[in-house]
Order: sequence, then structure tokens, then C-alpha cells
Amino acid sequence: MNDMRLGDRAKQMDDTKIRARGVNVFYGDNHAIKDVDVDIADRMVTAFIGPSGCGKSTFLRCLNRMNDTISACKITGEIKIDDQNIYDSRVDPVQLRAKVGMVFQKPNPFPKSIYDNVAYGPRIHGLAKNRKEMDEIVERALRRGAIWNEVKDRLHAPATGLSGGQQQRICIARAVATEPEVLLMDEPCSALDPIATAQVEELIDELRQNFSVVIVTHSMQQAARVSQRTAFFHLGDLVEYGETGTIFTNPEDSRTESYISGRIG
Ligand SMILES: Nc1ncnc2c1ncn2[C@@H]1O[C@H](COP(=O)(O)OP(=O)(O)OP(=O)(O)O)[C@@H](O)[C@H]1O
Repeated sequence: MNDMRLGDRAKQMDDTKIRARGVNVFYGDNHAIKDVDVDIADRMVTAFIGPSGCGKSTFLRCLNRMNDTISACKITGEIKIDDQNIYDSRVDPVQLRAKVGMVFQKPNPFPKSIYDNVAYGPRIHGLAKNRKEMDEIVERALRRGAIWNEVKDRLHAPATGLSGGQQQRICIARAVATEPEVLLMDEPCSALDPIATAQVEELIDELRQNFSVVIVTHSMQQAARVSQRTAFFHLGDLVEYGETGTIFTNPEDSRTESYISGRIG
């Protein structure tokens, strides 16, 4: 183990936001995630990389219990956010998903106005006492989504009428409107052109001032650009996890090296 990783491990003692231990996921007989332990840091971007089907999205969805909605899916092990086991029967998944927001691969605005898309979560969770407070929440979220200037004059127009890149930033604004602590992003740029991708990447860098961000990406360049930590998955195993620069320049495991050099995947 190199010095960087030892330093990282020590730091993780202080800044861990999510602590997963012995996590296994099964879809029927398919053992999709195998005994994964990982500590995800607060206010940093963590990238999940690995070949198609290795379990990146499955593990990401464990972090806000999105897999609960898949009946064939069984999860064992423990995932704690701060000190709370999110699979404890007392945890309400709806409340959990306000705390752990998610942005998907394909922009999926609701067929509602831009304003109502962003106000949706805050309304469900009763975050505003009146219209003025809701207006403030919506504006703050749209500013955080780096889309306010483009939409401030048409807040009541349908969100579905925006470009793909704008829709994705609306979805990010919608996810941050409930003041989550963690933001999960499942290939958030895969449907975007290079300009919109650059805007979303810049935004991810700003979001980490306030949130712990976990991003699944197929682009190693993107992982290298946006993340501080990288986890490499292969066939359901978390093969290697550490500081992004180290994973890309000096990986310990031959499978990681093969993947980043394009020999597998
Ligand atoms: N809803 C589901 N029902 C059954 N099996 C699933 C489901 N989702 C994923 N799987 C299986 O779990 C394994 C991991 O899939 P997952 O989508 O997590 O991989 P991934 O690394 O995110 O892949 P990709 O990069 O292609 O999106 C695969 O074998 C996949 O077929």
C-alpha cells in the first residue's frame, strides 16, 4: 500500500459520510455485488468505474434504497449514512431519498413546469411555509443547478421543452431542492453533448462544496476530471478504491490497470 492510500485511510476516519460493510446484492441467482466494504467521504466526489455489468449502478442504487423497488433484488450487509443504518426498518425510504438525492442517466423532468419540477420535493416534505419561501427555495436550487439565468423568465413553461442539457440541470436542481446531504448521479452526462457535459461537470465540482457526490461514469476522463476518489468494480467485486490520481496513475491491482489502459471492458 502506498503512502497516499495510508494517508487517505487515516483521513477517512474523520470525513466518512457513507460506510458500507459486507454489502451483497442478488437479483434472483445473480450475485451482482459481492461483499463490498467502502467508506465514502463527505464533500468529495467519488467516481464508480468499471466494465458494463460490473455492478456500479446496482451499488449506487443501494445507497438510497432505490433497489427496494425491484422485487427480485435482495440486499444483505450494512450501509450507514452518518451513524444511521439506512436499511433499519424504522427508516422511511421517502425521507431517505430526500437526504440522498439522485440524478439519472436520461434527463427525466416531470411533465410539469420548470417551477413545479423543482418545487415538487420541497412540497412533499413541507419545506416552505408560504409561496415566498417556496420561490426562494426554487431560485436557490436553480442557481445551484447553474440554470437560473437561462430559465428565470420562463419558470412556468414546461420543463420538457428545454434542451437535454438544460433538462439535466433542472433534474439536478430538483434533486438539490430538498437540501440533500448526498447526491447520487448515474451516468448523468451520457445523454449530453460535450458543451452540456462540461457545464454539468463544472456544476459537480461546485456541488461538492455542500454535498457528498457519488457518480457512476463510463468515461475514465470524466472520472479523472471530476472526482477525488475512485472505486473500480469488476464482476461485482470492488477491486480497488482510493485517491483518483493514484488509481489512474499507479493502480495496485492488475485488473484496474487493464481496465484503465483499455485492455478490459
Ligand atoms: N433490475 C434488474 N433486474 C435483474 N438484474 C439486474 C437488474 N439490474 C441489474 N441487474 C444485473 O446486475 C448486474 C450488474 O448490473 P448493473 O446495471 O449494476 O451494472 P453496471 O456496472 O452499472 O452496468 P452498466 O455500466 O452497463 O450500466 C448485471 O448482471 C445485471 O444484468
